[in-house]
Amino acid sequence: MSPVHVRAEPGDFAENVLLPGDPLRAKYVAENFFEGARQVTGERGMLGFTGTYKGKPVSVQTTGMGCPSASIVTEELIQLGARNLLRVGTCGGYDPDLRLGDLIVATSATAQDGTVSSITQGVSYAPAAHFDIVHAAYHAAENAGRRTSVGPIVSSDLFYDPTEKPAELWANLGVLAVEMEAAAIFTLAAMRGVRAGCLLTVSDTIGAEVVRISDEELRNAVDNMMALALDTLNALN
Ligand SMILES: O=P(O)(O)O[C@H]1O[C@H](CO)[C@@H](O)[C@H]1O
Ligand SMILES: O=c1cc[nH]c(=O)[nH]1
Repeated sequence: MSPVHVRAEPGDFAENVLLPGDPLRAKYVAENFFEGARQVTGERGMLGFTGTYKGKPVSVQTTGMGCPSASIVTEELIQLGARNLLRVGTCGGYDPDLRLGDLIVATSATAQDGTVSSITQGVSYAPAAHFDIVHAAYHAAENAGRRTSVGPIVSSDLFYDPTEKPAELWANLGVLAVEMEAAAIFTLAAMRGVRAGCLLTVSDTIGAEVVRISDEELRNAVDNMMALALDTLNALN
């Protein structure tokens, strides 16, 4: 039976799935990186596509913004047969060494959100990326010569964070950057026995002030990240 939100049937999705937040980025990836792409779902505008990349089946599915939306999509993709989930998104850089357009391979995602604490019923928990994906992503980035940082991120419920100096707090704790979905994806993947990871492009640097990347620079950096993400999935056993 088709799940409630990701309206599709078993077999419509490949085992390897890219997870951007943005539906138009999902469409862009399918149109520009996949061979033989077909749309497999579109409920609520949460577009999903399946095709092949260098001969291997692959899908891309929108998660929407925030852990509540990402958790629904993750659960339903796993019901539909997804086994390797790689989030591909943008983030705000907290680490002062990060530059706009840099790539991050997340190793863990602090759950500064309501979804993961609801799942764990308030028990402390450290959502982590699967080592196989971290390993494959790091090597894909290294081979491509891309400026890359590997380390912890934080998944927040907030894009507009009213906290005074959030960068100071998180950078002091060794956290590289903030985004909004990885903690829920990592947690559900671990619970369901599948692999998850996360690649991020730094779209904002957050320090004394917030600096945003230009649209063109972002497009180029995200294109490069998508190729690395697809090579990462193809390298998995
Ligand atoms: O670029 P995407 O994948 O949408 O990810 C980031 O961008 C959105 C906020 O602008 C949030 O979804 C955040 O996680
Ligand atoms: O979640 C996000 C994504 C991009 N930039 C941010 O500051 N936060």
